[in-house]
Amino acid sequence: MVGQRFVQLLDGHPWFQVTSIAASKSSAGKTYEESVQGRWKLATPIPDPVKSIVVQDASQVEKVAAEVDFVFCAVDMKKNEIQALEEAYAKTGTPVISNNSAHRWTPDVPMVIPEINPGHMDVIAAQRKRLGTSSGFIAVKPNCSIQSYVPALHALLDYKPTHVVASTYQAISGAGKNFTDWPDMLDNVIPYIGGEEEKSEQEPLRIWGSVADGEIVKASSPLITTQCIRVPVTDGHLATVFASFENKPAKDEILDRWRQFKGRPQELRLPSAPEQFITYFEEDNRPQTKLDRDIERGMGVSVGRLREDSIYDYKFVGLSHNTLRGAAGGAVLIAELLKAEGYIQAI
Ligand SMILES: N[C@@H](CC=O)C(=O)O
Repeated sequence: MVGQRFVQLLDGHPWFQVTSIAASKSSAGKTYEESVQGRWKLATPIPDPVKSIVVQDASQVEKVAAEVDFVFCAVDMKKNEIQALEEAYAKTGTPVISNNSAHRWTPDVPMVIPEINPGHMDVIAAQRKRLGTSSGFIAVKPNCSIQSYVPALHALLDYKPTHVVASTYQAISGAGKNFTDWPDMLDNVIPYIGGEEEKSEQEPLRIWGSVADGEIVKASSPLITTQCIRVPVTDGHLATVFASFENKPAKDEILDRWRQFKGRPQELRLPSAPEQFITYFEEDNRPQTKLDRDIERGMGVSVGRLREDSIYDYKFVGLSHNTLRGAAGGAVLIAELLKAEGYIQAI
């Protein structure tokens, strides 16, 4: 599903062009169109320019790397295999922008939400040294779920959030499925997504961490607890959030921070950057997954229902598109930032 989103988003991209596609040995040798036959899950058709690209075997690292300036990586393999594959590409001098979780905790690999922690790219120099390359490296994006609440909290970091409770209501595309693949999800809610709660609690702390001696040191606060639930929607992860602060802001201050929030992608006017990163809805019944997930071409984050709480300081609802901002779109935005900052030399 994420691979298909990459192909869709890169069709007509002003800076990047898909020249090679690589996958498992079983797909190698087929055209891309043949390889996704009966498995194309997006509403838009397969883009013409990629249909006839002959899929290569991703394990032929030198061969694939010779044809590209950098790679996007989204694969379904064991963690140690993904780590080895991504490092092998990086060692050929090829930057790797990864959607996988395998390297999210490797100390010198930046895990980036471009509006929030672009400074973490500073660790790339140390990583290159470790890998013995002057141009290759790995940069990763975080788990899709956290984009539904971390941006809204990040805008309030000055007020020092101390405790956060987030429950996520996650779309079935997050599991790479639609309702045809997963009929059990019709009229159903499943209260478990393997590994998701740990990622949702820990990854924000790495995003808010600092750079020291070429490594990311994770933040120690706020304390975050989550419950992650699969719900019967196609796309869009929604979160209900409770938060307390060391210095409790006024409601107007919060709304102001959200409206004003801009990051490097907005300053640099990157092609995939949303103009308005966080949009606040005044209506009590917004954001809604179906109505609001595509805001800013699926790259914006929607927030609503901010109000005081009887136990925590505030509660609100957040929403982001999981396969766009939360996956392929987030990775394309990282690549744009890396190119704009000179880490990727794409022609
Ligand atoms: N692990 C996530 C992937 C993001 O969309 C999920 O299962 O939803």
